[in-house]
Amino acid sequence: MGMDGGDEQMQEPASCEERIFVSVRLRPLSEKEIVRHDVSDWECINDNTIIYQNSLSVSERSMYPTAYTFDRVFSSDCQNQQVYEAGAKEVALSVVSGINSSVFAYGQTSSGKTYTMTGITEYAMTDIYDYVQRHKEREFILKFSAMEIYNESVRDLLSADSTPLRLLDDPERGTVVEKLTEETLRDWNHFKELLSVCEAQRQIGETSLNETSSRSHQILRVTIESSAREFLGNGKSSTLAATVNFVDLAGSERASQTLSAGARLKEGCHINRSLLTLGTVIRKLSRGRNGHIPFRDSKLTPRTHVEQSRNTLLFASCAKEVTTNAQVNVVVSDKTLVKQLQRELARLENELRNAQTASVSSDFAALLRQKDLEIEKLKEEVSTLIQQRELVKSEVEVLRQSVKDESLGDKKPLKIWAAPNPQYPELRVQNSWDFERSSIVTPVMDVGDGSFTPSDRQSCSSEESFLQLPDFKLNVPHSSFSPQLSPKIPNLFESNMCEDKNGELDENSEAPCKEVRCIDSGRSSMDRYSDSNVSDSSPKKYQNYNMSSPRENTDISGLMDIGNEDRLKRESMSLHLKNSSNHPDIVFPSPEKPYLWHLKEEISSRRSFKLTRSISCKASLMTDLTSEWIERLEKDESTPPMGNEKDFPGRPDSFRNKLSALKYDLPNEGLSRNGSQSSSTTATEYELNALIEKNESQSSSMSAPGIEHMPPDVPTPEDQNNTIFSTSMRGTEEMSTKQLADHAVQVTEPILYGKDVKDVGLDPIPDNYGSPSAWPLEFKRRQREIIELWHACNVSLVHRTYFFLLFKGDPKDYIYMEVEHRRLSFLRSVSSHDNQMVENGQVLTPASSAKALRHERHMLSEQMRKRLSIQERENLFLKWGIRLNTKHRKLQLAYCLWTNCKDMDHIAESAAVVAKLAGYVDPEKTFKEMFGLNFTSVQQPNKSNYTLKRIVLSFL
Ligand SMILES: Nc1ncnc2c1ncn2[C@@H]1O[C@H](COP(=O)(O)OP(=O)(O)OP(=O)(O)O)[C@@H](O)[C@H]1O
Repeated sequence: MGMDGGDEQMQEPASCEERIFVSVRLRPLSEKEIVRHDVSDWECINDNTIIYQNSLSVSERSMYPTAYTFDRVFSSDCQNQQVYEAGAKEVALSVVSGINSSVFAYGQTSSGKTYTMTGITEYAMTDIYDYVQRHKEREFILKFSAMEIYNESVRDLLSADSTPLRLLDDPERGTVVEKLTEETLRDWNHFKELLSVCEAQRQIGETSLNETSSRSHQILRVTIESSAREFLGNGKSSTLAATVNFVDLAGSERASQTLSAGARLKEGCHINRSLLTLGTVIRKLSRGRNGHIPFRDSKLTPRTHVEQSRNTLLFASCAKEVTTNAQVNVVVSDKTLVKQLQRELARLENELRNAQTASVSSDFAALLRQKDLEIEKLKEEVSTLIQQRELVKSEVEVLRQSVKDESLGDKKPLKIWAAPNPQYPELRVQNSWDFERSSIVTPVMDVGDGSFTPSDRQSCSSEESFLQLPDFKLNVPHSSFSPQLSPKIPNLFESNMCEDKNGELDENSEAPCKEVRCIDSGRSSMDRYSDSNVSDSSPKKYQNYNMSSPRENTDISGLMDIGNEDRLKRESMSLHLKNSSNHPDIVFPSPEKPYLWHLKEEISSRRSFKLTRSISCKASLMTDLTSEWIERLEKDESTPPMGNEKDFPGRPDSFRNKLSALKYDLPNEGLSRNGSQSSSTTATEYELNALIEKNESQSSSMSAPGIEHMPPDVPTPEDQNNTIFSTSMRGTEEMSTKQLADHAVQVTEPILYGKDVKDVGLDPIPDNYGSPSAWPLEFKRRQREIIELWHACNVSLVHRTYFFLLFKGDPKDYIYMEVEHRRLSFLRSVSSHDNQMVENGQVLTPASSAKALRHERHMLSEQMRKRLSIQERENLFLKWGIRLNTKHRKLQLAYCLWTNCKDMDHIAESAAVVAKLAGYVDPEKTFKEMFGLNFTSVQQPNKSNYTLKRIVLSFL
């Protein structure tokens, strides 16, 4: 149903919003099709829903809806009369009440458009004449016109000479036909007679008409004017005028699919252009603009034209979303119109005057007050910032001086720098010789008198004991290198390793990261002091223990205050100043503060320090793929254009480099018993696990990362090993750092089944899921758990997708599933304790990962424009229940993805969509490397087993 405004017509304000009434008709199988034993692909399951009967592949399922709902659907045995009564009558007859309307049929060739429209037009005209007959109180004038649009030119079907007509763009009336023949006819039969005479004449002169008719658009237009025969009470007569269009469109199939060439191709192009324009208009209208109300009814051809049928349904779905504003067209005289307009003008002027006097003055006053307040606030902030800056400046100065003095005395070069984060100015001081040493991690030793002291200088490097600040990233040239994925695990904690700009480890680098080591003091200890009101990025959970000059045991108060961020900043700065006068590079916690005592107890009793880098290891796996992908998107590089996935060269080289950088080189560097690096690492690993084990025994739900218990129902040799490991951990509380390190190596040995540690990389993973027949079930169970963990941990959707699509239940997938499960369990455990992780210098919290996930969803929604055609997008929206006339549809869709962990269909479909958006091409195991944590480099040829120890290390 649609509205046209004519010169003399005026639309009454009273109107109601309506949607286009859309019905779909299934054509019965033709005789040919019956002979071929074709079966219809579509079925009406009730009066409103049509479904695709054949099964769809997963990717098809994710892209296309299987059921479509319309105002009405008609099965193939339905008659024209029923279609008219239920699908067109009300609309067609609105013309007699002064409301414009259109009924049109859209569909591919031979779908039954002409068959249906002929029937509808007949029934409608009969009803219109009937109405005219029954309403003698009004006078009716009916005007008919019939035209054909073929190859973009218009013919008047009522004129015998078939003179082509031109379309004109009239600024006031829109597009009109220049020489539209209008016949005032006595009745419908008169009109049909005339029409058939004209047609017969044309056929004589133009034999191709029959051929072309199906490829042209044919429009029958009936304009009805009616006025009351008697004046109304107020002395005026009301005249209504409206038009109804019956439009039989040309076949909607694509030109390419008609296999046409030459003149036929040109014809096809024209038809397509018209239909494309129509489709565009409908699509635009479906997004919320008012306009014509096209009515559509089609039958769908079966099987061989599924795509066409889908397109028809998509078109119909778009049309369904168009809202119309049907109004009665009342024809009024110019005089009346002028008077009405004058009244309206006066009313509006009045409204404007009142509004101005009432609100303007008070609005401005309030606005001014608000702005004044804002200015005051800003001024205060500026002065606070200036003060802080001065404070830091003097701090730098004092520190520089005292450090200089000291370093000269010791003949050791010192480095001081201020982190460039204006939010949290912080100083870092480092004896350079400290980081030239390899180290063993024992950040703080309890000397038994209630105070903290660094352990023996020989065994404690400042690197390990220097906690990282949130602004760490600013000091480190960003690299895609992910430390936690490094095969050289010991190097993660080693002082003289640093990432260079290429993400490679550079032993001699002077980059600041070399001088900063980060230790997260462990969630148990931190939990006590955490303040839930503090933002996640607050540095509250980081304490600086600069132990590079262990000679001094300086008391600092306030450093551990974890109250609000500002206070912490101020106190932290003042502490530095306070200490800097004597020993600028020594910062120890003070026993005077009760929370420090707690911390000390935690540390001394359980050595529960964790290296934040270790923790970040858990996070990087999940973020790497996404960050890589998002990075790529943001740079807009290597993004294959839509539809050209096959040509997509794959991930950029940098990514491959990164993968290769992650290759394991385990036996030599990772597990050498003799190397201090390995000792320190293992000790760290040990401590980390000890802490986690405690935490998890508290929560009794999570598994520790690295070495952890297998599922309880799987009795394997690992159970034994893990038991040994756990027991050993508990028995080492009194150990020195050195012992600890050695012991850590010992406790890992049982895992190796008595082999040399160097062999660990080749150890097979036992078949943990029992008999091979148990694996499919176990796989499903694991998969579901992982999906839920992904959800709980806000894991990147791209990561989930790749993982989900790559690991489909092959027995070899066990190892990947196991690793992923452990990693996620750990992550969830950490985040459920409100701990923070650091990755690439960025603090990761549940809030930050949720934010990253939101960012990813936005990126995915952006990708929809690039990777999906409009049609594909709209199919998807329909499929995912997103109305085509709502805003931010792409974003809505992105926010639907991967949300229902319980519904595996939803998961599969989400994965298919994300895969398409992320340019996922080849599910081969190349990509498994991404999840394989560098297993492949040590994979034995033709061996499917991997080493447990490697998994353990990969976690750290
Ligand atoms: N519902 C129906 N019941 C019986 N026959 C039908 C039905 N619909 C279509 N047909 C028959 O199918 C054939 C094609 O129909 P029709 O010419 O209406 O298709 P069309 O969509 O108008 O094609 P074109 O785009 O080429 O004009 C005709 O022979 C018509 O009689």
